Amino acid sequence: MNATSASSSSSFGAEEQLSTGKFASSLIQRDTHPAPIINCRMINSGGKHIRNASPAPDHRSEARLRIDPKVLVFVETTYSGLGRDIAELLVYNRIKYKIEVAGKSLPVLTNLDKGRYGVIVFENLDKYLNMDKWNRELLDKYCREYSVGIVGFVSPSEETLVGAQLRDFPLFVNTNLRLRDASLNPLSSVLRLTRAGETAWGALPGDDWAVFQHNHSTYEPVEWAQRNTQEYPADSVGQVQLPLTTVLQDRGQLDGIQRVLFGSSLRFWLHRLVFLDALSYLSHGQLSLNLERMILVDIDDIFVGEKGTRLRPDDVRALIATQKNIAAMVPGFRFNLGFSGKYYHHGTREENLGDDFLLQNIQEFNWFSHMWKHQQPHLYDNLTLLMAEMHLNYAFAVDHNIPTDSGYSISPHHSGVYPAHELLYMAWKKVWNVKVTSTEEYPHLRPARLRRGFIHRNIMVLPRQTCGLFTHTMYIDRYPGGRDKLDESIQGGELFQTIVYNPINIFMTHMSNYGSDRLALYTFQSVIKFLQCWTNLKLASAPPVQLAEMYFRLHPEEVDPVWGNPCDDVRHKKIWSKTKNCDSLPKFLVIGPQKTGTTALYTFLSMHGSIASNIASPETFEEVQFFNGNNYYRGLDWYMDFFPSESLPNTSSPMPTQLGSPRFMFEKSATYFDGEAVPKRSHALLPHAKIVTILISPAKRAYSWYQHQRSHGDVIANNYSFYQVITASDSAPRALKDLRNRCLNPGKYAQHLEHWLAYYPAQQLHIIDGEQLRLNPIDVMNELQRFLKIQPLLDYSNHLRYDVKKGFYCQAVSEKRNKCLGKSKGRQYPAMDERSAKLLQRYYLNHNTALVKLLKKLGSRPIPQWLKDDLSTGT
Ligand SMILES: Nc1ncnc2c1ncn2[C@@H]1O[C@H](COP(=O)(O)OS(=O)(=O)O)[C@@H](OP(=O)(O)O)[C@H]1O
Repeated sequence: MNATSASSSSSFGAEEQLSTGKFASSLIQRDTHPAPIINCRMINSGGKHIRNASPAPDHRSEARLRIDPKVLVFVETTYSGLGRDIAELLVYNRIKYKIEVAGKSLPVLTNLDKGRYGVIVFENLDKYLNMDKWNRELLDKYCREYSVGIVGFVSPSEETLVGAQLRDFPLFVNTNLRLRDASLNPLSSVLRLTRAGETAWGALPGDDWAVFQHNHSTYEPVEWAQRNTQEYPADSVGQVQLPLTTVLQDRGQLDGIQRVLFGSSLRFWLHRLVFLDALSYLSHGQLSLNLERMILVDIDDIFVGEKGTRLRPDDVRALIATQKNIAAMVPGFRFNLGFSGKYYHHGTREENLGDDFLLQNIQEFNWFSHMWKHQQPHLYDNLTLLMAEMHLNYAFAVDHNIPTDSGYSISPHHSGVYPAHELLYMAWKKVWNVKVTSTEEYPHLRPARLRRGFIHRNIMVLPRQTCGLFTHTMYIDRYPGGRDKLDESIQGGELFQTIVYNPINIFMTHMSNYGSDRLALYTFQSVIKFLQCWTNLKLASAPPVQLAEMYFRLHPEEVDPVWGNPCDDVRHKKIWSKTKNCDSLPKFLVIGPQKTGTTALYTFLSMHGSIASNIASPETFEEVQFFNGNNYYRGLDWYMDFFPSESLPNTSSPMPTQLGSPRFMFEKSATYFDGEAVPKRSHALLPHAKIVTILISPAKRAYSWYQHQRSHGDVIANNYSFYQVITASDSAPRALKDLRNRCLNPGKYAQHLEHWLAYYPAQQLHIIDGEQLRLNPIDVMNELQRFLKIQPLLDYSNHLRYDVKKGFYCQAVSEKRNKCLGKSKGRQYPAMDERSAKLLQRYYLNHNTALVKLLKKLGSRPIPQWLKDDLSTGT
């Protein structure tokens, strides 16, 4: 659909036409085509934008609200159709939501005295109208008491309704209509982000629209449209010449509940905006999006490009003129030029003049470094060489007076940014003092709505947006899908929505998009005008460092990166060093908790010729402790260095090891079990890994940790009795509270296991009974090998032997000699005092009961004897 198809002529002066894309100005001269640049009614012939003097309405309410700003969405059955569109829109705008299948019983609506949802959305309005009496009353009561509004979409159905009344409401619908020319009610108080005053000319998508008729003052139209065909049943409606209401507001005068009803889905671009406004309005401003939008347009590959594809002086002039036009609408706007100096003067004679003309106008633009020869940094495994290449571009910049202090850089093909190639980050800092970069690859190229930012080694990585123009899109005739496709993206489609949903937009374009048909000039000028026509967004621009600081102020939750598995994404693999591969990543993790026998398990596993653990860390001994704590910020390369891809001979293995044979890598870090961020992080990197945990009586575990701390000379453990530690109050000194927590918290097994199970399927989780590991490690190891599907099986009965002196099983190194774990494992200490034992039995009662439930739910796992004992004495 073409929103400007009704405009027959451009209202821009000749000067403005010149500054637009070449194809655009040539089309303006031809009468057969519509004006290519968006032509708002609000724009007068001087190109100035006449805007309403009044600011966009503020939906915030004075009323004391008791709601969580979260949306409850009722979908038909699954995540398909409109339900999926709604979910996508909410994700895009980082709005919290919960999806429920309509027809099932209502979720819990309140928590203590607080409403859990700020807006209720029905994918199918019928489901709301026909809800069973009990649920409907409950929901309506909730909406009234907590001042929560409802959004409903009339769902298409085969039956065509004509003047059918909506159950219990003085409201009538006609369905299955074809409509055209949508416009908005300027008086509607729902509209905030969306701006009334324009008409979306042409046919509206779909032939299943519903329109509303009403005869009560509670109702106010938000959007209207016109009928589109002669077949419209004029008699039955009677008012066919009048605009038909396609989105309707119910102000709640009848039953105290505010609603916004849509006569069609979100397929129509304008409805996506109105839907966001409805959420804002109905949540009393709690779900309001900020109206500020920052736009930066990067032009990569300056000086790069074959002869015939590069900029000529005229193109540079157009670039400067358009920049001026855009800056009038987007304060602070300047194109951001990324250069590769090596290719300066590599064009035709005229194109070389274009290069010179760019450099004569250096001060017109912002500049940032690309790579000297447009190389991909991930191909470099040597920091010195990589820096040398960067220095060449730096020297070029200095020689030609190009500013070098933007603090921003872009890597060709986003190579090395994500997955992070540490050498790139190091070289960037050293040569260019880079503070910001951007990529479209984190976490993946698509879907674009999930692109996020992160900070690594103090370099802020922002999400980068695509605008539909690629290196080779130079001519409108060859635009994939044709010109209509590009216009669709601009006029309410993907590009337009990208800006609507992203407060900070960095767009990627290439030099080639500014030569030939100058498609980028056309695209950006058009979309910015379209935004001005249809939204109240306040557009502005700023240099990258400022944008990045703004971004992480807005999204502090994104500061921490989440390292994904590069092998799960073909594009990531292409921009990942050839020297790295996922085969050397661990196949299973022993996650602890501490003091349950993890060292014994680690040692027994290491005896297996096909199993290898990470190389030892000088800081944390055998444990890498990557997924918790600060090591995670050292990045994936740091982690992978612990798992060299060439297998090393396993010296502790009694089995013959073939050099170079594939090894089953694992990592044991006993603090992973209860680390808050660990399941999410490890799942992002190792989604297929198996997870092995060991459980012993949590009381025994707590006491063992206390003893561990005592023998490590911990002052608190030595100055306070175990009982004093576990009963320390929240007002106790911090160190005492920390010890108390380390003793008690890991033992809340069910809670931690549930957390792991939120990320990993139960089939990937193996729970070892720690008492069995101590008393009968041979069976435990055999079972574990089967779970891990390790070949060949090692018969541990030949390699483990009970050592009377140690009182534990040890490795049988010869007929007479055993190799046991050191003194720190299997310590001698007095038994736990009775008072503490009783207290801990009570303390863990609920946790242990939950554990029994969980183990039963997981099935096929016998309830350990210690758990039964703990429960029987704890009651
Ligand atoms: N075969 C064998 N040899 C020695 N010790 C064994 C063995 N099997 C289980 N255990 C029990 O392991 C307890 C130490 O657990 P961890 O290795 O997980 O401790 S740590 O978190 O790594 O510090 C340790 O706890 P303490 O007895 O309190 O020292 C042992 O009870």
